[in-house]
Amino acid sequence: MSRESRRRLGAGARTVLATGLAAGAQVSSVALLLTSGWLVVRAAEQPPVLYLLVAVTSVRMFGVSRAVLRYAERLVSHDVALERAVEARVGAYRALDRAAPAGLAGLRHGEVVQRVVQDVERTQDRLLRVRLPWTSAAATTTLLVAVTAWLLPAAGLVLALQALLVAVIVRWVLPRTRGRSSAGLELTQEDRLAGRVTELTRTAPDLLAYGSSRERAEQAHAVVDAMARLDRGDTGWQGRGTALVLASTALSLLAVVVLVPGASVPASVVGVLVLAPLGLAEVLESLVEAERHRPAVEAAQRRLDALETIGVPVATAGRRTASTEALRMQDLVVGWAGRPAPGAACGLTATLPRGQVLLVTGPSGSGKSTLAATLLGFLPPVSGRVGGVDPCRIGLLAQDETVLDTTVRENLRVADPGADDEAMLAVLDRAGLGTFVRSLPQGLDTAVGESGSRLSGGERQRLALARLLLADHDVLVLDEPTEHLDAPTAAALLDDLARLVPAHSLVVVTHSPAVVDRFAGAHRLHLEVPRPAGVDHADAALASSPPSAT
Ligand SMILES: Nc1ncnc2c1ncn2[C@@H]1O[C@H](COP(=O)(O)OP(=O)(O)OP(=O)(O)O)[C@@H](O)[C@H]1O
Repeated sequence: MSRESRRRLGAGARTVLATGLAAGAQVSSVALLLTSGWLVVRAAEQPPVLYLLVAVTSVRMFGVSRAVLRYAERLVSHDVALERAVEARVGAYRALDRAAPAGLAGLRHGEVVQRVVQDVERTQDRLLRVRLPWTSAAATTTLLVAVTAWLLPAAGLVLALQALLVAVIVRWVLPRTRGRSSAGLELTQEDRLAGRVTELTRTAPDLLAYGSSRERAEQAHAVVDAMARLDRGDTGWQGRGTALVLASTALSLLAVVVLVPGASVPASVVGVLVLAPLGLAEVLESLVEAERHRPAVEAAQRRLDALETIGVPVATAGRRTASTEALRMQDLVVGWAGRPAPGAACGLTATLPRGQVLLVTGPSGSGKSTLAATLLGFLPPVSGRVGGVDPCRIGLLAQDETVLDTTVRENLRVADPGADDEAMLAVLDRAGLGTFVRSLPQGLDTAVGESGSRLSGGERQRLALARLLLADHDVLVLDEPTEHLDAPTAAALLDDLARLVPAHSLVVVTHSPAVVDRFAGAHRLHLEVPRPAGVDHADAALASSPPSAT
């Protein structure tokens, strides 16, 4: 369907059109069966051929229209369903984007992937596999019952009762027998499997090295087995639904056969009346199939809706008062889920003047990264205040920056989609990577591999720094920027970082003595963790000369 015709016809109108086409295709199918029945019986009576011409033409017409209408319905309904899936996927991305990173702490990677891929795909089925079968079945059944009642009112009544009974049982009674073997559990198992597979892929080298890959793979197999059991349960449920349709059809057929002798209807009409329950069976089968999909579709929709309700971590991330101070912390307590990090429980007070450096030190686990997340607006403060530039003017260079599996250029474009080559090479120069990238045969178009695997640790970190510089932030939070780098590479990177001042204000989070030495003249904030007497700690040297947090 062209974009123009889509625009002219809204989604609502296209849904109505798809419903009409689906009903038309189903009616054609049933009409083909009945007309053929009439034709066969009437032809056996050997009337003049002219009497049969209308029926012969109708059979041809219904045969062709069934296929044409089905094809048209597929085009229109899939067009609407795919359009809705795009909206749902964008909605899911937006919800995840709003909540990330702190709001997603409760979701595992695999679960997030499931939401965006699997759940969104399932929502397409709501129209295609649940609503359309029900609406077209309602239209076809009404027509079939009306025609049968016109030929023999009692037979029409029998078909109406059969349709009503099956619809009620399939929709409201049988689902109760599915119990817990249904969609909620199925989706949970899918989440689990996605989580296990993600974990296996990420940790495969370590698992192989420690010889525990088999045990982990067996855990994934156990989830697959659980899913197979659920599948078998669903197949059993569908079997009961089909059995119900077949049994009710047999009873209807019997009732019609009993009713026909008492009514004075021609033999050709008897053929139609006997075939009517079989036509209805085909329609009712589609309802069983629709109900098989309904729980998964509804559960997926609920999970997508739930994404909308994930709390935005910092609802008031909004404006902070700009002044000569890039950042100001006043009795700031940071932590996760309202629980203060050990080094920040007593409240942090510090100021970072514009164009200067604040060095944040403290032992492992004291809360340095938590403080960084709070300054960036990812986490709300437990108490106290943060002032200074808006969180959106603060950028982060983490210990293990994410480098995307694409080219150098595309990695940089994440920060500024409109940046030209000149701007990119300029930030690469500032990050100390310009000469290296220029020396590559494909320059900016060089692929960096999955997670930057074709780059060294130092090059990866510099690429991430270049990306950060391209985003043009006022304040840069550098969280252990030289972690995982050898001493010469770390020293070179530190020199480049020091040159970012005074154009940028820096918050350098570290427990590395080399970094502390490099920024010796900086403002200092130490996250002190009270420790039991006699416990020695690697950070004691830092703690012994408490810095001045102004
Ligand atoms: N996503 C999270 N959810 C809940 N608690 C967390 C989370 N991340 C960290 N914490 C907890 O917050 C506390 C502070 O951790 P944080 O990572 O900020 O310490 P750190 O000083 O940066 O340590 P390191 O130097 O080892 O990186 C720890 O007790 C940690 O368990």
